[in-house]
Amino acid sequence: MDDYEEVTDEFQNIKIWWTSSKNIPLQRALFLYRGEEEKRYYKLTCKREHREIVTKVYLKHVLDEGKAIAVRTRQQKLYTNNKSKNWYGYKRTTWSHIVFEHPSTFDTLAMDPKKKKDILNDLTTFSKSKDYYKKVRKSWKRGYLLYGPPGTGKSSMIAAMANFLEYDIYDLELTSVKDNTDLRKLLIDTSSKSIIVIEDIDCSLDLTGQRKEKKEEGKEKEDKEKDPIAKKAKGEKENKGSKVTLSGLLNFIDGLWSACGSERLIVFTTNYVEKLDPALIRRGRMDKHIELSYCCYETFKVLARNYLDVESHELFPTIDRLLAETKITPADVAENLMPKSSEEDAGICLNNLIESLEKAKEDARLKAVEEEGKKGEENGEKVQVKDA
Ligand SMILES: Nc1ncnc2c1ncn2[C@@H]1O[C@H](COP(=O)(O)OP(=O)(O)OP(=O)(O)O)[C@@H](O)[C@H]1O
Repeated sequence: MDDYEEVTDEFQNIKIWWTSSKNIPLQRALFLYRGEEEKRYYKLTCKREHREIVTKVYLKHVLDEGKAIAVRTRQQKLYTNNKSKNWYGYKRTTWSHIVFEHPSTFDTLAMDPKKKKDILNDLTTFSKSKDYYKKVRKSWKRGYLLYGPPGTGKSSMIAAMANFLEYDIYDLELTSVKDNTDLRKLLIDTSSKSIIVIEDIDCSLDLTGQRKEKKEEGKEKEDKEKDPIAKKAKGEKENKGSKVTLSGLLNFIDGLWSACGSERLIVFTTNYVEKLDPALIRRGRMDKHIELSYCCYETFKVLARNYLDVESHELFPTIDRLLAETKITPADVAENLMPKSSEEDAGICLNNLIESLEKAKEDARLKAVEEEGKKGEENGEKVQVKDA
């Protein structure tokens, strides 16, 4: 209803009138200041003799219908956290959201069918295990670690998970969170039936080895300074002034506060699983570790079906052989399979893929030769130094 609108309803032959209105605080009226105190309300009018039935039966009916409509028309949401410093003022929201409409599903996700089935079973079991979690006295949540090279489908899998379970997604950008206290506030403001995602956890903050850092000395520390990932994480941490620590994040995942709310998945993604602190990803925190990897023949067949509507083709055996000989990401395969004009049919697209695979194979061969050469040179130098 719009402000000050009037609507008439009928219930069991009784007429009821609704009017919507609002209270504008005096301060706002005077200074045109958008305070948050504005309160909307609805006024209900009926005949005195109907008062009993309206308060006892009709209002309950309205609330039940409202809930049913909310369930029927529920839209999934994609939330992102606002910067901590913007939580004040009249808006005061920790999360902003848009409607989540990602097309990825487990049908379109290209991966080993056995692995896919296993994940689907895991998700289904989780979503139906309210009583089980209660029985074993654990909070109803589950952690997933998705790891693998860029373009192997980690984000696509998160979207497929959300679509499968009809959960909302909270995409948590750690570098925008001031400190551990604000991290906790964000957690409290998430709802049930949701997936909390921290993408590229290795780059989010310097969470990759704070425990080890104390022990680190001399050469090891120097190596870390040269490491582009550690350097990037350090740079981002310094630039953005976030004071979130590894222990703060561990508490976020399974400290006391994490038990508020229920039916939540926590998903981390990373391209460099080996860089993460083992405490962050141990079972119990990240219960399921899923590797998304380069394209194999099974993965390719799903992509060919999605992008070209073909289940088999005379070029498939060549592609099968080349996929076994070289590494290519599903994102690159998808790009090759996508027709670039109306003239490009399945044969042309598959040939494009074959060309890319052959090029990738040749590039890998040249790189290996180059590296072999470098190694040889280094050994040679060492020998010379020794000789000198
Ligand atoms: N396994 C896959 N199945 C289907 N499509 C895929 C898969 N992997 C990649 N793609 C395609 O490639 C694009 C990029 O994939 P996605 O963003 O999911 O990869 P990612 O692993 O999250 O990459 P990054 O680590 O760079 O974030 C997607 O939009 C999708 O079209």
